[in-house]
Amino acid sequence: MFGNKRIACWMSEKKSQKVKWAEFEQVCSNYGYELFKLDLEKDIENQGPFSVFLHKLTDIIALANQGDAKSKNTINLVENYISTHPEIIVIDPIPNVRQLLDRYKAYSIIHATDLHKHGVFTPNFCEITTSNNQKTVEELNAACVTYPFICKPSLGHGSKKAHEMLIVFNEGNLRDCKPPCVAQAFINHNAILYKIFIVGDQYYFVERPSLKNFHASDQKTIFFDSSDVSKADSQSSLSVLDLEDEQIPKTRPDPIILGKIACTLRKAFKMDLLGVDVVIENFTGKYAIIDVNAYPGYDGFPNFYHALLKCIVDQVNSGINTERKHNLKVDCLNIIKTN
Ligand SMILES: Nc1ncnc2c1ncn2[C@@H]1O[C@H](COP(=O)(O)OP(=O)(O)OP(=O)(O)O)[C@@H](O)[C@H]1O
Ligand SMILES: O=P(O)(O)O[C@H]1[C@H](O)[C@H](O)[C@H](OP(=O)(O)O)[C@@H](OP(=O)(O)O)[C@@H]1O
Ligand SMILES: [Mg+2]
Repeated sequence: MFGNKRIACWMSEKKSQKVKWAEFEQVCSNYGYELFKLDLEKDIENQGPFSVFLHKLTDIIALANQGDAKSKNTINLVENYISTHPEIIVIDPIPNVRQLLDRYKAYSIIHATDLHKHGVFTPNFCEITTSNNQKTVEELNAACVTYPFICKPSLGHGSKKAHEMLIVFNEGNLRDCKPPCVAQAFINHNAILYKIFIVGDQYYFVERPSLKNFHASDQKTIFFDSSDVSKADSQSSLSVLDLEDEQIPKTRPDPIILGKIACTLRKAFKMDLLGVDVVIENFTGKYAIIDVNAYPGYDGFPNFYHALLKCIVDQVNSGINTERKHNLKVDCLNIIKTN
């Protein structure tokens, strides 16, 4: 019925449960595509042909990286299939997704862009690779990471552990950091975060709760799970501003700067499905990029499935490989308009 206009989709059970499959299938069908769930337990060739592979394989890639034999085998099978079918549009290419599993690598890619020209920065960061505190002090100093800093697992995606973080207030508590992790300077931003959701050449941003302001002190390390802080309905006690901070004026985000961030990072990571977490620094008004995610939740993105299909159709029609496509794109993305 659809010829080879078939979209194979794979994502974790956790993510799959959040998908409105009937609506998604209908939108695919409106665009002339058949959507089906790829079964990675079964032979991929037998489930083909398909022209588009839409996936979030971060959990499996993370497990494979940790040496899990079954996950290694699954990723090998997927990568072999893709390499023997170069005509398939893969959203997003697996090597590009891999970069986001490593927070240090991801921050380095952001740091290498020219976003600083637009008042945008990545907070100072360094890797913590050892339990030798003296060595860590040297690494922190060399990278100008000051207190307090957030200590995040090097693994950025793909397991619950990737979201277990701490806020370290002083040198005396460095032992709380469990390598491999990344230390990133804490940016005070009055507990407001902006999530930029990118779908191909379209983007949208939403406001979310975030962490309150913190200052260097002799206080103990705060341990937290990032998934309790910045979801749309999060109500963490760590987000409640101190009384004196309630007076700090709120800066409205500039959609042009958020658009510049979206466009630049899409090109830098060569990916179509990205989430970028941005905070606006108190008093300086500078924009700090604190996190980038592959195929995020898109919670609040209007008509997400339409945007996704438009992105897929754009890729199919571009007729050139994904690698080049991102370099050829125009200089800005289109913000999604709501009524
Ligand atoms: N450098 C920072 N300065 C201030 N606050 C930060 C910083 N980094 C992270 N945060 C706060 O911590 C939260 C979690 O951080 P981050 O986004 O890096 O975690 P994550 O596990 O990658 O989250 P997710 O994948 O859900 O986006 C952010 O939503 C923000 O509230
Ligand atoms: O609020 P968002 O959309 O940023 O939440 C994302 C989160 O940022 C991570 O991308 C999660 O992915 P994993 O780290 O791989 O678990 C997303 O989970 P998912 O179930 O949608 O893939 C969150 O939605
Ligand atoms: Mg985040």
